[in-house]
Amino acid sequence: PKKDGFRMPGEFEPHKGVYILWPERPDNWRDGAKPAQHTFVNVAKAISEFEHVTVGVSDEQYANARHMLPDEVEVVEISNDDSWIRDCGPTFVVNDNGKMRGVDWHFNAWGGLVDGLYFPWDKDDRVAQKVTEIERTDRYRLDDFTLEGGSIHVDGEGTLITTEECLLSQGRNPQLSKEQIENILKEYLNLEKIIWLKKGIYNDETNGHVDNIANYVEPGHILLAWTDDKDDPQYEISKENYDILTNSTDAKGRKIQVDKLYVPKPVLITKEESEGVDAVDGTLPRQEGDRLAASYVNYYTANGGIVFPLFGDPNDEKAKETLQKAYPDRKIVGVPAREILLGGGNIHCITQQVPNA
Ligand SMILES: NCCCCCC(N)=O
Repeated sequence: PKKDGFRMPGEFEPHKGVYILWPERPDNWRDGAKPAQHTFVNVAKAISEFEHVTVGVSDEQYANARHMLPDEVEVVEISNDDSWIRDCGPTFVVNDNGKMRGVDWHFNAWGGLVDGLYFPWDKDDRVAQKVTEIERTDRYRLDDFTLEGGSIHVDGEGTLITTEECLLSQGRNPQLSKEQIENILKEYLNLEKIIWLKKGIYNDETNGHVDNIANYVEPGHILLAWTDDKDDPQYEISKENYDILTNSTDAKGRKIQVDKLYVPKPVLITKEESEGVDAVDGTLPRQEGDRLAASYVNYYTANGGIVFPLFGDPNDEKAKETLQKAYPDRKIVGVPAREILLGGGNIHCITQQVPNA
């Protein structure tokens, strides 16, 4: 934080490694989470080509996770209520002397008792502390400020992008004004400017996390989820954000270059997929025909690589080309990710990087 000289680095800055949590709850992951576990293994393998991967898993699933994951992936026991470490893990901040600390925001399953996705969430809310203990860093704990890491992106130079849809929603910090929320983010992440987008991807169950609609490639350069189909509700959402971004300047006074990352055709839950998910009172149901928040923007930026979701859509190839153009010095790797999307997120949501302080 500002007073201690720590800042949140951009995801494109060097990493020491990354954390992933193992999926298992059958009321969010179909067929006992087996398809999701295979996909998480593929994501872990893809990232481990670029940086060290640590997977946290419950004791019940420890032997299975250890068996399914390649040897180079480290497997440790971290209890959890579900596997979204982007959102319940620590946000690491670094200072100029190579020191690192973890910001441990309060987590409430994306809206708590207002519009949260499951109950309870106490194990998730302890994940950040456990990861900072493993990483042997100090920790800033905020008991009374709810934030998911997937709802923010920074350029590492004083600018943060987020969405009003999420941070101003009633289930996060209804007791705080927009300005009070801004000041907490500026203090803990050492920021000068916050650019507020309006909404996230259409029908995104996280209340429109920014990590599904816009990401920083580097300071002054953003990729935005886009469609040319004016009949798709996504068009108005993306257009509104495009106008905000192209009319903003960042903390350094730069105009922002906004490149378009075209979304796949709408992805709908099939009957078979819906029937594989346990119906549990209090957990968001997965119903046939529901439109999922599919977006290539939900990719992970690793050391020298980009790992992005594939949807079996004609735009998969177009997304790879757009990403390669944006990241000429990184290897672009696609991983079929429909199984993660069926759980409500994607590759960025299941990762949490540890910066190389
Ligand atoms: N069902 C929970 C989905 C969480 C998605 C996470 C993210 N950062 O968007």
